[in-house]
Amino acid sequence: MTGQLTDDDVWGSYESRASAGSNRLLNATNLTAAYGGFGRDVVALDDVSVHIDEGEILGIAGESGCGKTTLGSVLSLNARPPLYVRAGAIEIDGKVQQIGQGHKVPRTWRGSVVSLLPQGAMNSISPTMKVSSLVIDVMKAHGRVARNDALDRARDRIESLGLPPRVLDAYPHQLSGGMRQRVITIISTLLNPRLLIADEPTSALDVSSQKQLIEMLKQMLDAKIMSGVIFITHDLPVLHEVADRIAVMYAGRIAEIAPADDIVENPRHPYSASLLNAVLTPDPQIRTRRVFGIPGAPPNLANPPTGCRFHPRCALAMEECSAEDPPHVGNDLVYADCFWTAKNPDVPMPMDKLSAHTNIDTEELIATEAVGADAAAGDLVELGDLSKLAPSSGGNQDRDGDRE
Ligand SMILES: Nc1ncnc2c1ncn2[C@@H]1O[C@H](COP(=O)(O)OP(=O)(O)OP(=O)(O)O)[C@@H](O)[C@H]1O
Repeated sequence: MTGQLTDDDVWGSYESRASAGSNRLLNATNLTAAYGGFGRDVVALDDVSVHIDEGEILGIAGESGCGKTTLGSVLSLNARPPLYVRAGAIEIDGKVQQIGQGHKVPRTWRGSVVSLLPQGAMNSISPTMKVSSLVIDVMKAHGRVARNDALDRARDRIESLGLPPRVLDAYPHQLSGGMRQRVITIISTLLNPRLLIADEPTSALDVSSQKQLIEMLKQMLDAKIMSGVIFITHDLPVLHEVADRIAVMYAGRIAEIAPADDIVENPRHPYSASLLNAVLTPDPQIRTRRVFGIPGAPPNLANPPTGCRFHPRCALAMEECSAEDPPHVGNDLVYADCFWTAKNPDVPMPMDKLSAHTNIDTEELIATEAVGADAAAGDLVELGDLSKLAPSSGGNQDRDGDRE
């Protein structure tokens, strides 16, 4: 990305996959949730709002502990003690559900309106249970469904997505990891939920299985099996491949949301830019490039910093960043919460300054791992077009140069 950006380049140009005339699928507003019972509550979600249009895949990224899984649990109405939702509302198809304290959540929403594919789901299936028994259990949990109807529906769905129907007769250990994850994804959407929340669905998969799962999710969206997906992972290359927009979370809040390409090529929050700077890639053309860690560590959410929560680790922090909450710059679908961005709306993020801020240098690590990376490099680059995730330390112009 070269030259000056206009306001429209930065905030005004986003049209979702459904494009003009699209309908809003989800409005989740002012979600606040905390883990209690340990003395001081850990507020893992602090006044977070998320909006999705029909047909969209929204990726959720961020370091470990920033609140991604908590957001998934709250949005899917699966918050259980010690996690308590303090406030918030979820609106799907115009129906509003208050989910804060004192509000009862209708059981019918879980699974049929919003479905959660939890982290590690594919490894938590009972080894003595055939896939067909799991299908029957899941369908019965959501209403009185005849055994044969449940199996017919699962068989049709499996076939329509190009998987062999015999997987229904298999035990989990008879399926490869990739097949198991695709099967469990199909089962979690048998009720045609409006929104699927998939928490780290690709993390335990090899790259070709990741690609197959991503393609299947897109196929399911096109077939309107569900109308939107929230895809949670810390893996930015995978998110860049799968998501229409990416929300970058930090310390229980959303720092930035933008179209996936924009997050990668023109991040508007120093934290998003720092995350990109920290991506380690085995691409042979760029692995000699320095990779920069983010100095420090995410804060303890029982006692987060005042103002912008990223300010203690931010190379661009100004006086006001520690004193006040940052301004919301943008609109519902595309924004960054940042004082620097508000003051510099047309200026590309100074990647070199962010890189210089840290003394964590992984050059040696890359050199050591380069030999081992050789075998995997081709597949990985093909999957995620990782070169796009490889900002150099020399600013945006150099980043473009790296990709050539
Ligand atoms: N059961 C729990 N009890 C207390 N605190 C918790 C619990 N689960 C999570 N937390 C805290 O809530 C915060 C958010 O955690 P969460 O699991 O949502 O983050 P995450 O971004 O999904 O992390 P990861 O990528 O490691 O899964 C963290 O500070 C974490 O320590």
